[in-house]
Amino acid sequence: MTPIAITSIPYTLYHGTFVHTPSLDQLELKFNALVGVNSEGEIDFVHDEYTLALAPVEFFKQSYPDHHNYTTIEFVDYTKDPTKFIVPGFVDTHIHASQYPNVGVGLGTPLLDWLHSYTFPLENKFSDLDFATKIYTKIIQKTIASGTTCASYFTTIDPNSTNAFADLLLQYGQRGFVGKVCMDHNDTYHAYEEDFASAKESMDKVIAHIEKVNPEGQSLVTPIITPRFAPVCSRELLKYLGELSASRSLPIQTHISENKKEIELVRDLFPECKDYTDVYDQHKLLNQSTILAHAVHLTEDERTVIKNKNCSISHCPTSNTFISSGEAPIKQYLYKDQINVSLGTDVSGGFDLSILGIVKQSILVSHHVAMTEKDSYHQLLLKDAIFMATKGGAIAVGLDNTIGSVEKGRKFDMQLIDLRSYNSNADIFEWQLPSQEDLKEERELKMMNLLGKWIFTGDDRNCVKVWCNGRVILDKSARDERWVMVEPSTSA
Ligand SMILES: O=c1[nH]c(=O)c2nc[nH]c2[nH]1
Ligand SMILES: [Zn+2]
Repeated sequence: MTPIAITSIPYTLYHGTFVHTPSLDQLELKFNALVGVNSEGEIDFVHDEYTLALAPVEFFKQSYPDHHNYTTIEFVDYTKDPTKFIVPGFVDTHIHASQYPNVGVGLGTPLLDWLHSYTFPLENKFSDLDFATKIYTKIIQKTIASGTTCASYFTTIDPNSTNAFADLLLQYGQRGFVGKVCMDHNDTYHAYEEDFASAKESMDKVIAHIEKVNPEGQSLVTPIITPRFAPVCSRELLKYLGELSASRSLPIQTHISENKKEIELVRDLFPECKDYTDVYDQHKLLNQSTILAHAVHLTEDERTVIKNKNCSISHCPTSNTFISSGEAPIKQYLYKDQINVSLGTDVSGGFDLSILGIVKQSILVSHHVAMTEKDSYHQLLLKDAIFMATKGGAIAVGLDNTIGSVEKGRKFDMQLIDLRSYNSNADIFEWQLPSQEDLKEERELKMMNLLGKWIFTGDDRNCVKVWCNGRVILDKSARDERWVMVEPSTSA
């Protein structure tokens, strides 16, 4: 995978099945949709059930006469194979780019020990730019290959490698939020901390760099204010970061209420605050651009504040299971508390870089919550999980008018799913395929079953093409060889 060049793109008409969740509790299956994408990579129109009565380019010219000063109009047809469909690119709202080498390491180690034993020693190596570049390149490639078109990243306290990370995002064409980790005391691991003055200086350096490198008129890459979590931040630092967010209109990300010992520690460190949420609230860190990762053990009062401040939660079920943090009652957050919830891989507390994997885990963990509570209400449905992975993520990063759904005016940040891709784990039989001849309900039911097969038996091998801003940033379709099974030997 080589970095892409930013070039202009031709007006393109895509014809195929599109699946999206324009709002919570709403999943739309768009069979035979014709979607026009302009040279800015923006969706120009969405025409449902396009029947090919007219050639697509002719249809476009007649239906949208004032849209086409284009000399080239391309047509891409995905209707021939019903195992192919397009969904919005995933938004990973919580991922530590620097922790990639530790994926799969530390099973069952509680958060505070896990940070001390595995995480801080690794993050402390990122002042070595070669080391950092190797890891950062890999994680961007891997997340794109899993269909992530936008992610909110934590890097480390080091500003130079954080700037190199922003450069890599731009080179590979992934939309990203870059969070230089801020932490001005680290009582269990003094080798990895910064003082208040250098935290400020480093933030200035990162913000200035990102302003300089973003392409003209675009903000593919955005700095995000990142107090790591309350236990490693002084009141002075938290206050400064709250003010910086307000003065520069920058979003905020942090951790909250992941682990019970962590919550006790916050209570001891901030006795003047009512609870964990109040620590952030008192330092002006809670607003509609705040992403709170984990949020496993929130009280009712905390949920009320988070809702009233319009913050989003990043649910990280894989991490919450891997380092035994707990089970967040997400169905309740979404529907009863009406908090926006998105999904995070939380590499490397989480071992899976693919948001598709987190979709699966979120549903499974919700079934455990339902069993524990003896109430099936808590079970998340496919549509809930797809919402959190796409539109919910777009809301969390403040880009719901830009990405996350297949609607006019949104950027074409999409992924093409092929359930019969090379080496696919998913197996689909002919009679399971939706077709034009099916009655509406039958066709929709078959498509819902395909979505179930994608989520529970699919993986990144089924994500064969990825677009960001209308540009193809990954194309695996050249690798379409099929397995050849060796015939069983008949000779004795
Ligand atoms: O899952 C987590 N990963 C981290 O790196 C971290 N830092 C504070 N709290 C954290 N939780
Ligand atoms: Zn985290």
